[in-house]
Amino acid sequence: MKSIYMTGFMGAGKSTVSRLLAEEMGLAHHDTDEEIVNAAGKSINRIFEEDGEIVFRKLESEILHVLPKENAVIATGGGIIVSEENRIFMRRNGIVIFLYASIEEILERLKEDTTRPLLQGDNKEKAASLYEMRLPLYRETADICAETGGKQAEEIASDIKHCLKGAGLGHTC
Ligand SMILES: Nc1ncnc2c1ncn2[C@@H]1O[C@H](COP(=O)(O)OP(=O)(O)O)[C@@H](O)[C@H]1O
Ligand SMILES: O=C(O)C1=C[C@@H](OP(=O)(O)O)[C@@H](O)[C@H](O)C1
Ligand SMILES: [Mg+2]
Repeated sequence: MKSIYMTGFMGAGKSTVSRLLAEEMGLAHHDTDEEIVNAAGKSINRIFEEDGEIVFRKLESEILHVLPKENAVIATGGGIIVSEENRIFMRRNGIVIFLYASIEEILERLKEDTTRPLLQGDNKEKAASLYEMRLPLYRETADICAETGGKQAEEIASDIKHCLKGAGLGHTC
């Protein structure tokens, strides 16, 4: 089958749910952030600090293009959809699943997190404006939208699997 690209804002649960979904469906699992860290030999924080976001985005797009287009569940980073080329690539080559969580839920999940350079500094307005800017892009790129609020990652993975099996594409949220 075509690969599954999991999209959504930071903290939506892409890395967690994609791993569970891959296990449940017997597919390979990849995470663009992990691949970037391995390729660069340093953390995402350090890439942003030492090389800048533009270099990070270039690595992210390159990695997206070389990951398997079949039989894999791929967790993307929350900013991958900012590039139109990446949006077109994912729509053309795979099934795109948007994991939705409200901004309140995201800020709660990530309040102790120090690994996401774009959310450091307790600036809730900045996070909310990035979220609002990206939301239409997640929606327009998605084949399936999965609501994550009030659900455990296992339940979300299982809902997605059933949705895919029933070919119930086209949910909105
Ligand atoms: N459905 C969920 N409900 C509550 N917390 C979650 C859920 N899914 C993931 N988390 C938690 O939110 C944080 C971010 O999850 P992660 O999978 O890294 O998200 P992403 O890859 O989308 O940034 C982690 O601490 C994770 O344990
Ligand atoms: O939204 C973004 O721009 C980013 C999201 C992060 O991944 P997660 O969405 O897995 O947190 C990571 O790629 C980087 O910190 C930038
Ligand atoms: Mg992630």
